[in-house]
Amino acid sequence: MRKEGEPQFGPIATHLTRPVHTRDTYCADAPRTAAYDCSVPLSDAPAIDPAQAVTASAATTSPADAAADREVAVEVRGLVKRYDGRAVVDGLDLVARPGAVTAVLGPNGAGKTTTIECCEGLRSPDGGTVRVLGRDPVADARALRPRVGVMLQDGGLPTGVRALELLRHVAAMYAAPRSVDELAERLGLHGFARTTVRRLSGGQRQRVALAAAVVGRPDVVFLDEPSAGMDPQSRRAVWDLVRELRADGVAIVLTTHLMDEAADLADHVHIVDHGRLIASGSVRELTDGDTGPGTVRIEATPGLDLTGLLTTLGPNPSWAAAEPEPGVYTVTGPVDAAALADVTAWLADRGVLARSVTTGRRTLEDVFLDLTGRNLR
Ligand SMILES: Nc1ncnc2c1ncn2[C@@H]1O[C@H](COP(=O)(O)OP(=O)(O)OP(=O)(O)O)[C@@H](O)[C@H]1O
Repeated sequence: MRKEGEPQFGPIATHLTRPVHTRDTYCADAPRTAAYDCSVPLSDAPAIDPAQAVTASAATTSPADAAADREVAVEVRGLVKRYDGRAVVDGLDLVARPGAVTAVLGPNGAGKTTTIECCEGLRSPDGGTVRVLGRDPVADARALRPRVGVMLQDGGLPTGVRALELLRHVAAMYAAPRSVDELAERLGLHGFARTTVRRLSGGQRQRVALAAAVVGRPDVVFLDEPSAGMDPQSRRAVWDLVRELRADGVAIVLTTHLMDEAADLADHVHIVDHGRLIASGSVRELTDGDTGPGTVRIEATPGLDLTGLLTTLGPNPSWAAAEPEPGVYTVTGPVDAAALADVTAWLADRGVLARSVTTGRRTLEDVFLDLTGRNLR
């Protein structure tokens, strides 16, 4: 069994009965980026016998397991992971269901990737339990391989292999893979099909890594910052693919720093900080809060003194006003027509012509910043 800190074989290599080989020799580096072995050119690698390829149905799934899978695809209870005696994941709970997108949000260093890696079987927990499709991701790694797709934060791809060649090789590990050409078309891989991974841009690499994660028709997919560094067109293609996977009943667990991505895609959001779950719910549940406060958002000249505004709005203690970035103000509380009129009158009294005044619910980003603070980590 792999020991912590040793080079490890990640998502694609874990699907193989032998290592992935590439045309160019390359070596596994740090554990986080080491997903592949590196010793033999791809052209020298023996062909894969389709009879030995893996499928979801090939994994031994009892009727009881199948029933459990339908309800909960990923269940993390009281997860603890320590590095050098420091708990970077500290009693974390997390659940992900089939046919749903579960987003894990949190500031840098909150423990998201570590949690996901424990679910992927790449890290051994120091405490708590992790179950993926009812199984232990470390002890039952072999049974889970055909059913779990993984996209590491940095892609984790071997750098010497050509993009489409890699995808075809991964697809060949499965008895019933998705069409490589269709997937390549959807994610726009054909334009750089013959380029080696090391020469791909960050966004292109991400797209190849995503394709490799889903080509085997997994039941559960872990996507660590799937659209990081992607242009808007690629991001939309990724989002469409994620929605399609969800419609097909796949459980998708993703981490992201893009609040609009989480708000658009996620059925359920877990917000993590200091290795703990601090909030959980649908986007609507999280943004409505208990009292369903509204927000007035104002764009105007920076540096307005907001203390007078709260006095204008009256004695209700739930009013709050802030300037989260220069010239952008948020006023949260029980917004109604009279309150909005008070806000615009307050601006007029100061001779301020706002560029925009809009009302709405709190955004997921508002909630995230309220819960995790505004200081840099
Ligand atoms: N192998 C390791 N050895 C020691 N510390 C580690 C190791 N891996 C992660 N850490 C530490 O654990 C903490 C959590 O890291 P993790 O990557 O899980 O956070 P994250 O929430 O995914 O952050 P980000 O949003 O920046 O990706 C960080 O403080 C990190 O430095």
